[in-house]
Amino acid sequence: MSALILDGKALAQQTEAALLQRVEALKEKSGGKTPILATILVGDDPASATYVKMKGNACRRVGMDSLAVEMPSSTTTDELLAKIDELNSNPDVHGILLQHPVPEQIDERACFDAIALEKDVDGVTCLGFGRMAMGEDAYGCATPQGIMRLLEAYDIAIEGKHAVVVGRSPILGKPMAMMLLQKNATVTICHSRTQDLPALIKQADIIVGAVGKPEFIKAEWIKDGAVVVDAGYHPGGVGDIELGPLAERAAALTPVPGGVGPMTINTLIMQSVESGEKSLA
Ligand SMILES: Nc1nc2c(c(=O)[nH]1)N[C@@H](CN(C=O)c1ccc(C(=O)N[C@@H](CCC(=O)O)C(=O)O)cc1)CN2
Repeated sequence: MSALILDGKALAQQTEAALLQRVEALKEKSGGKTPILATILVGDDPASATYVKMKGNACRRVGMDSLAVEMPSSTTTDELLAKIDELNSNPDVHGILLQHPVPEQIDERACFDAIALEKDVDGVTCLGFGRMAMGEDAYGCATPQGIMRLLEAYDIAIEGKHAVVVGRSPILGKPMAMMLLQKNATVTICHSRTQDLPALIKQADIIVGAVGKPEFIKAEWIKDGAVVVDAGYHPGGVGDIELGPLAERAAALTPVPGGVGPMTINTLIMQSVESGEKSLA
């Protein structure tokens, strides 16, 4: 068996073509106005700078504008909260992205939660998470929402399946588990204190690697015919899962690169367009 490749890069490119048309239509309706995503980068982490740049580029590809806010490594929580407040009050800004991680002196949770719900297009607030988990309207957290969109585009069955999520971070593992639960999967969340991880992973019909450690999840722990989703990206182009041997054994898998990563950015942009549509149309 050869695994179906869940091609996030291709899906993101297709979606961008449709988003470009939506932004054009919006401009016509609103007298030339375009959705604007404000991106906030605090500090000088090179990987974060690259991701923020990729997000700005994706905005331009769909005809949107971005407002790049850069703040020094010495920024305090109060300074960042003041900036978020300013962007919340700016009617020209439709979405706010605070790039994670922020420098350690900053209370990241307080800053995420300061983002107005209607501008939380990255889906990082507790309020948005709670609403999503209850099945209410909210923008989904970008990476897990991107994964759900990818699974849906490839008609991957979720209902009744046993999904094992390895990782419980606020912007990946936890919302991923809730989204799968919303689609009626039976969900197991594993983490650093989980006992006998290989045995739990062996039970997975759908396995999501969201642990942040290169190839931490071994191919031999995964059963034949599983759907394998790798949300990791590490230097050398590897993810959280040892994907190589699974190309012949999995039912489907997300490649690294070109799987989950492009869907993260695409989801942020799609939700920014939606937010623009809500306030400009
Ligand atoms: N506020 C947020 N911070 C962070 C998020 C997030 O969703 N919101 N996610 C990650 C990093 N990230 C986006 O910010 C991200 C990581 C990787 C990719 C990606 O497309 N990777 C490519 C390969 C890299 C490349 O081509 O250079 C791939 O997988 O194909 C996109 C977004 C942490 N912070």
